[in-house]
Amino acid sequence: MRFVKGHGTGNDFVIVPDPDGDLDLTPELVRALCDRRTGVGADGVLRVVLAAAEPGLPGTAGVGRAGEARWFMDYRNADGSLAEMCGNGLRVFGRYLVDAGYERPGLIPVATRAGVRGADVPSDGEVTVEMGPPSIGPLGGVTVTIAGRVFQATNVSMGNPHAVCFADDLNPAGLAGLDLTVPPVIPTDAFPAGANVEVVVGAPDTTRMRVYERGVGETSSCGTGACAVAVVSATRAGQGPGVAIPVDLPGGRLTVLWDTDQVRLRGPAVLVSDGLLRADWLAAARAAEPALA
Ligand SMILES: N[C@H](CCC[C@H](N)C(=O)O)C(=O)O
Repeated sequence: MRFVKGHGTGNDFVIVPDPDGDLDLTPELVRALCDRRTGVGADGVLRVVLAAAEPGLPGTAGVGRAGEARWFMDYRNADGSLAEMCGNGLRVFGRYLVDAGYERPGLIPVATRAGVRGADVPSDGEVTVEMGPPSIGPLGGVTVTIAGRVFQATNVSMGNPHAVCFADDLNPAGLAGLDLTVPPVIPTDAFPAGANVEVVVGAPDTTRMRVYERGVGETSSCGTGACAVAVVSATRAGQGPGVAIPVDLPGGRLTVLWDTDQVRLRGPAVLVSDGLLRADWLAAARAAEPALA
């Protein structure tokens, strides 16, 4: 089985071409692919499948935005769980579609579990993706504990759930020193399906963040997380739509454009390598015991 390895500011993915939807991408296979020692290694998997092979997706078949999305980005977290959207993944997905010759450079509608999102893919250079409108809860409205430290976080949906924690007393060194090896404690009533947790320092023009991703752990970058952080940072500063916010993450810089209709995210999208999974490895991966629930 062919795969392509790609990343966006260090948030890395195994891209699995499956246009006709023939592949049974089980949670066990996803975990095996993402294992950084015994598999390919990644934060997640992007299965590339024609939307027609995945009926019932929101925003396709003429429903939702004008025109159909030909492709579905089937994103999976490293632990095998599903997520509604993936911003870094969508940039890499769009870059792959153009590189593989499936699509020409330009604005490419892509179906996701959160609805259709556009990927504006130039022939080379940074990719800009449509992230949809943010849903921002009351500032500081939820309590999150990270390594024993309590934060009043803000609940933001970018199609997937986020808890944005501002650490106003920390400088960048203090942010780097925060222990994110332990899963943050989040309120299940506010986040029944879990949440991606971002810790942030700085004002809108100097925003730095780290992220503990649902279903993954700490990653070098999170596109939906950067968007959630940017809109909370701007809101805290009394700003609203019409701003561009640079967000620095351990893996690099993303630019969040908070427009009146939705948020857009601009950043790099790198294809690293092409590979071939051996049949014996695949068979063993499929036979792996399901992880304890
Ligand atoms: N890294 C992704 C986020 C994946 C979100 C996933 N961890 C979830 O469960 O929501 C991004 O660039 O947006």
